[in-house]
Amino acid sequence: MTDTNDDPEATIDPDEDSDTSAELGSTDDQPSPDLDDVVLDNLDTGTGEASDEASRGLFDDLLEGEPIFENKEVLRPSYTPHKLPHREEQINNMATILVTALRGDTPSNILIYGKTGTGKTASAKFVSEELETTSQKYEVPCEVEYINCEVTDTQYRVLAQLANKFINKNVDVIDERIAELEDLQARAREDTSELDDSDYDSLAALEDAIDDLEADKEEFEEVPMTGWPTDRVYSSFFDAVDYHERVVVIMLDEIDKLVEKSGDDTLYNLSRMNSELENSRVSIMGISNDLKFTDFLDPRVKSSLGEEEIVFPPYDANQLRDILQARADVAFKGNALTDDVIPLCAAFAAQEHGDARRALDLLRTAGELAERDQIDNVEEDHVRQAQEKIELDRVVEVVRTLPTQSKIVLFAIILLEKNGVHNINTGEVFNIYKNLCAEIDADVLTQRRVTDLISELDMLGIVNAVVVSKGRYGRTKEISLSVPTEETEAVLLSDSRLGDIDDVQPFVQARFDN
Ligand SMILES: Nc1ncnc2c1ncn2[C@@H]1O[C@H](COP(=O)(O)OP(=O)(O)OP(=O)(O)O)[C@@H](O)[C@H]1O
Repeated sequence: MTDTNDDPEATIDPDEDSDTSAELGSTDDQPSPDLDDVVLDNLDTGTGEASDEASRGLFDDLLEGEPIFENKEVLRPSYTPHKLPHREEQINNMATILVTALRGDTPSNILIYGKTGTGKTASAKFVSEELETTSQKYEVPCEVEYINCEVTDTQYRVLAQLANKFINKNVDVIDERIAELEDLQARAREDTSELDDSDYDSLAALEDAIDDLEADKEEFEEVPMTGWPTDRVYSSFFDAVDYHERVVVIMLDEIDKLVEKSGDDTLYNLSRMNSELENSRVSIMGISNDLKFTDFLDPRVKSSLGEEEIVFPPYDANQLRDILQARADVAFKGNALTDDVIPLCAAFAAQEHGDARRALDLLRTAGELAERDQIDNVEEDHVRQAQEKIELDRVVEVVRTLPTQSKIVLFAIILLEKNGVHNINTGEVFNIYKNLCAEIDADVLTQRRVTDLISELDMLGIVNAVVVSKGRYGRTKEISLSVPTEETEAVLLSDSRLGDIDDVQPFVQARFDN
């Protein structure tokens, strides 16, 4: 850490100042000018430089430390890398299917599967960008539209978003065309031979063409985000896509969320479009974490959508190392990472089902922790701290979004643990739970339902509930917390209903009540 207080004068303790002035002030035989000098000097130091030092220290200390990062953005999820190590096979498969579009034919629909963080979106976006660039190079009209179905999750919204994208593109194309024709018109007015090489044999024909384009433009009405009947939205989209010849690839990321929220109507409509389109062709690229979502699809949609399937397997620790190394080379300064950092991030993330997003988060967080410590290197310990921090953030998020009833059950378990109760059983939890509900005026669920909520908390990894046999007393669950008590309690108390409880001791005493 850089110490900005090099000047010993600047660190005068204000208490010392007042002592000094009081002492001097009490000495009557001291000439007054000296006294004034001393007091004013000290006061100046206190109100001027010292406060400057204080405000400078806040940011300057942080800024003066040699930054560890060269380009932190590269580690953020929003960054799309141009190289995707260990995804060559999947990228080539996608390209082999989509190259059909560059020949003007309809590519097969593609379904991409794989667990979270396996590079599905990054690879699909990479291929799409390449496809669009190549289509421009060869002047073959081919466009890719990306929709995140977690955000756009109803048929209406998907169709409206697509319709508006194509309407805007059509309007741009029309404007460009009108500008070209008006230019020709101006030249032809000077000299009609300008029309010889054009599709128009007279100025009147040219004018009609411009009027037609203006009329087309008028017809494209933006679809509002709510309010129209769905079939009107569909036909707007249909007309907009079919306005001119092109191959369109519609990328539906998190497609399972769309099906879960609003069934398979959208996919049914999109997959049957090609039989009716006259000028254009549509192909669908669906991306999903959930391998089972096609079980819920209409068999026709299922077979049409899954014409080609590409699986993204989880990364192993070695592959994650390569991915991290490639990013770290750009993200960090020269020797900022000690040797153990990347292997450890890769090992932790490999345990988390081979998730590259998690690996990158770990590396970035470890770097930020080292930066906060103001040291020049990221060390193994920063990665361990980062792992704990990310895990805690996850717990906080899960607990914060629990339904109130689950929060009350969890609070009961926390109160028991905090009072030194081990091997907590369901009956004890239920007794405290009942009293807490009464206190905050919440409905009291049955003990059976509370047992279910405890199992859900177990599945979320918040508590650990094991069934133990008590011999002739039957079987019971022994419950313990799997998350840090203090932090979890703080999150629960930030809920306005639970936060109202002032004194929790009486509830703990109630644990043996019936
Ligand atoms: N092979 C790779 N090389 C470089 N970076 C990668 C690679 N695979 C994934 N990533 C990075 O990991 C992060 C997650 O990747 P991506 O969003 O593509 O995963 P996903 O499989 O689509 O996950 P989800 O299903 O959760 O959306 C991104 O920041 C991406 O850049």
